[in-house]
Amino acid sequence: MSILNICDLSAGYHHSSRTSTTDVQNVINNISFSAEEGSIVGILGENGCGKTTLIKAIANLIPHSGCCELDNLQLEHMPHKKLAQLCGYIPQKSGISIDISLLDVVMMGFNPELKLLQPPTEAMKEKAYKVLAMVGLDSRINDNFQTLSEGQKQLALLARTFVAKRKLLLLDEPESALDFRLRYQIMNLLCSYVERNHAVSLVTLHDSSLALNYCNTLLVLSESKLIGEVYPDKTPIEEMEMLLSKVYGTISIRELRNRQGKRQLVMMKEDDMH
Ligand SMILES: Nc1ncnc2c1ncn2[C@@H]1O[C@H](COP(=O)(O)OP(=O)(O)OP(=O)(O)O)[C@@H](O)[C@H]1O
Repeated sequence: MSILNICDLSAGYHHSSRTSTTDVQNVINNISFSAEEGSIVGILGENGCGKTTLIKAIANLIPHSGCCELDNLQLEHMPHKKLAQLCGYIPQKSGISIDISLLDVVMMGFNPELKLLQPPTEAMKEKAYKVLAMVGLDSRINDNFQTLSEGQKQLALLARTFVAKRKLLLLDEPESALDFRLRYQIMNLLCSYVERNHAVSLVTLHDSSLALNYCNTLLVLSESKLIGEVYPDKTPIEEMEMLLSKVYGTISIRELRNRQGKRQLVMMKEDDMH
């Protein structure tokens, strides 16, 4: 069942004045797609093609036209708190510059559920401990967030997103600072999150292995437009190669099996034809 419907979405940034929407310069144009409950949708594309902009527009953070519908609710007209209860968002950079404990960062994930000054419940704290253990940071729980490495900060933000039940997770390069093992670990956590919560995740990725082996759908963006969709389980390899070569130059994709016999798609760079 389709839970997320994006229709004719164009979005951009204020050009010169911050007071009107008439001078918005669009950097993504007429993007439409839908996503099923329990699925992970990857967004691929060259640097600057508009992946972050697409995520920010759906999160209602920047001016846009078109419609974003989640579970039959229009996200555009939703009060901020209600939107935060439905959508979790991890930006590329944490934006947290104050001294705050790791536990408190993760507890922020419950803010949309709490009234002003209402303290979190014991059950919420227990959930935070559990999720921090899942990302391997339970021994750092009282440490200052600022003293964590970039990868550990990224894990903390993921933990903040995973503590609460959101129908839509918008993740902007959540793997960029993570090592090889952790990249796979967080994608596995994401898969079980969307399945368990009947949610959907939209995730921008530069790691082709994660994209091809974990995402149900890949949106391929180029020069501000959606140029095609790939379904790694269904789309013929030649079709995937043709589409992704438009973004990355000539690439090839091989289908291999790991030692457990699990299918893995591997993308390789080929010499570009001139
Ligand atoms: N705050 C902003 N104000 C004006 N233009 C912006 C702003 N943020 C991004 N842009 C422009 O929008 C275009 C798309 O940027 P965006 O960050 O969405 O790309 P991206 O695909 O996420 O890139 P990357 O892979 O490098 O993260 C770029 O040309 C960029 O210069």
